[in-house]
Amino acid sequence: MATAALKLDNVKKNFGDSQIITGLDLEVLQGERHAIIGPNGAGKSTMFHLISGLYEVSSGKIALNGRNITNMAPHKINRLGLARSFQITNIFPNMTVFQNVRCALLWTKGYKYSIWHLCDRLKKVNAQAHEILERIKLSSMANEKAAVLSYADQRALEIGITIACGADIIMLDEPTAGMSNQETTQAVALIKSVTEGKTLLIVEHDMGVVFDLADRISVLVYGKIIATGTPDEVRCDPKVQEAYLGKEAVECSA
Ligand SMILES: Nc1ncnc2c1ncn2[C@@H]1O[C@H](COP(=O)(O)OP(=O)(O)OP(=O)(O)O)[C@@H](O)[C@H]1O
Repeated sequence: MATAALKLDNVKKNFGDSQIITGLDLEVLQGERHAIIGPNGAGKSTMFHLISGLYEVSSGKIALNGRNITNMAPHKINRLGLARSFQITNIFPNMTVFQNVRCALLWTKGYKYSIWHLCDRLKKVNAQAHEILERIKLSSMANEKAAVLSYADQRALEIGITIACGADIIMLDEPTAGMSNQETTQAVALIKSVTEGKTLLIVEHDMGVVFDLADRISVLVYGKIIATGTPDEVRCDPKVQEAYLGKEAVECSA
């Protein structure tokens, strides 16, 4: 069997006396789109922070493509091929859309901020930045300040920044939160296209998005995965209906 892209073994996280992640086991397969769902406060963002190295685990083990990354620094994990977005939009509002993407590319390539004045000479990087802007459909806004973009476009830019490093594993935290139905549809299409051939781990509350995007879903409740399966399996799981989805809201053939 192929090595999992991500594997969490009995991961726990305490904040003081409170245990928030209570024993997390999760396997994200190579090339799958895997969604994490669960009630507010279940620990979804905390789990993202643990995987990406922002928080240290209290105990347990996290492996990326079979390599132990437990408590490794975030930039090292990023260089090993994992990139993530945050629940709150993370862009530089006073830089242009193009500069935001180029900055992410330069960081990835290990350039120092002090050489920004030389950036215009870096033709290859500029070309790559334009390529990413095309993929996220923001080419026409390249020279606008990121602050003037609509909220949905800012989130698209953030996805562009996330994929700029060429990571194989992309983690997106609530990428469609606060969007209209139409914006959500566009965001889902964008996520599908930019994660083609990659592994996606996504936290999302919008069940339409989850069931449209995910190959498999894991349900996180009180810091533990209570079920993992295909969208149909998860939808029809009585434990999941009880803890999260609600019986009335779910149509099940099983
Ligand atoms: N740095 C921290 N210090 C103390 N408690 C924290 C910290 N970060 C998160 N928590 C607590 O951990 C719990 C889980 O929070 P988390 O944000 O991971 O949940 P979530 O499932 O992502 O919720 P939501 O769906 O609302 O975003 C919450 O009770 C939160 O208050």
